[in-house]
Amino acid sequence: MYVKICGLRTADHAQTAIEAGAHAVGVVMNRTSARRASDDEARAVIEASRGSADTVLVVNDMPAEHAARTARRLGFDVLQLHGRAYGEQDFAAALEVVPRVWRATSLDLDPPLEVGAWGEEVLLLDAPKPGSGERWDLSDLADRAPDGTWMVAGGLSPANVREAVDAVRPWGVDVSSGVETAPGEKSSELIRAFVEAALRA
Ligand SMILES: O=C(O)c1ccccc1N[C@@H]1O[C@H](COP(=O)(O)O)[C@@H](O)[C@H]1O
Repeated sequence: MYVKICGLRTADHAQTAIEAGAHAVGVVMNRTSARRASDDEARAVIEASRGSADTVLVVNDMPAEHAARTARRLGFDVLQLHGRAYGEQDFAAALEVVPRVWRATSLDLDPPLEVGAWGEEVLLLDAPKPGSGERWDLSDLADRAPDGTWMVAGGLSPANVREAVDAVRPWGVDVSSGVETAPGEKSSELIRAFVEAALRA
């Protein structure tokens, strides 16, 4: 099970996630997030993770090409274009700049459910409100869960990740709110508990 811990802003939390066994760490840089990281915070996470985990820039309100240039400038491994702001042409524009782009979306947008449909390496299916900690009805994926490198997100936590994995058998899981004590306040204890539960699932 591939495990991503998202919304990190410190080297300590990145190291905690990686030592617990996470495969990816995410940094959110869109304007409106409680987890918005500065360039220096992003660099600290990237430096702490280099060679040990995929570093993922997450945006949902930045033009795709600008986001891709930001990912390249700061040294991220992956760009995650998240949500309704991005269409197929945005993915093409981003892929001109960076080689690895993930497509994060939700079923209410009626997205294509084939991994790679817009050139992405990974498809991430999330709740309609990204980063809200809200769950969604995974049974909506009955008979149409994707194949291949796809992840589930949206209201996951140490307590429910196993149930989510059992329900839809994703390739990976992604969490932000479920490893926080308040919006934007990551907990090392919850990060460890989530990674351990996900790896056991
Ligand atoms: O976390 C955010 O603030 C955020 C903002 C904009 C786009 C995506 C964001 N986070 C993504 O949301 C899901 C998980 O959220 P949660 O666990 O329900 O809080 C994950 O894919 C994050 O990358």
